[in-house]
Amino acid sequence: MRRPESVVTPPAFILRAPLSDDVTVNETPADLQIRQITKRFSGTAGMLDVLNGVDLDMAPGDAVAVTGPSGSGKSTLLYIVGLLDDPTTGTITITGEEPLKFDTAGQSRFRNRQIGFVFQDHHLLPQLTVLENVLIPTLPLGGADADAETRARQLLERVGLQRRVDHRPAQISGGERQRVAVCRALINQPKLLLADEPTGNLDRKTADAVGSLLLEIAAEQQTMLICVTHSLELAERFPRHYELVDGRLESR
Ligand SMILES: Nc1ncnc2c1ncn2[C@@H]1O[C@H](COP(=O)(O)OP(=O)(O)OP(=O)(O)O)[C@@H](O)[C@H]1O
Repeated sequence: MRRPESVVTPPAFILRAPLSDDVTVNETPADLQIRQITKRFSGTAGMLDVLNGVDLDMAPGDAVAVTGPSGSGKSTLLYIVGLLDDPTTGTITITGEEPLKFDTAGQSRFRNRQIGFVFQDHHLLPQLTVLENVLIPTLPLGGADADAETRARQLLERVGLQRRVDHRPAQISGGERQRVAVCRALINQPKLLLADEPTGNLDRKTADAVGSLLLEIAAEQQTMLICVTHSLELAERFPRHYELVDGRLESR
């Protein structure tokens, strides 16, 4: 589904977050409670109820895959959980806070600190190096300081890209670009990592590798991972797999 560029492109929404020197280290135990989320779109053809009461609980380190037919509402759910779209009704509690009650600036700050995104299209900025791309989400938190750069280099080493830090996105492969996108999503040590078709553009072997990387890093960092995918193969590798059926999550 197409979203307005200003909404879907990570650097744009990341940079919307107000500058702040109040850089918090994420020390609160992470958890997520989604309660009775509904989403109704209205259009020329009338009302469309896409989500009809989604419930989900996650603890630190949990990894959940969500599958479902095209148009079943997977991206809609992910965007709502990522505070990029509002639900029609329902509540979301992340690390004890209810960000849907925050104003736009508060939501941006919360999103930037607590939520990482990986998209099907990596959304790396072509004019920046790999290292600079990974550092983009740190800018609204006061800039890419030495600690952030060290963390970025460690993450890039973790995904096997230590020799690619000075390359531009066009100079690396599709799988490598997606690994950079994973590092960028993790640079602020988010409690929640949201992945929308993260392997959709990759060949099978590369998709396997990126899927493994997401699962391993989420487990290592105790990040909650929600991954929307059409790939049953990927979904079945997740400890928990749900299908969106009639706007609700059913366990698979
Ligand atoms: N802004 C909108 N206005 C009206 N309808 C919308 C809007 N956004 C999404 N929809 C509709 O909501 C339904 C769910 O869309 P969504 O993109 O969440 O599905 P999906 O499961 O992610 O699909 P796909 O697998 O094809 O990406 C679709 O029928 C879509 O047309």
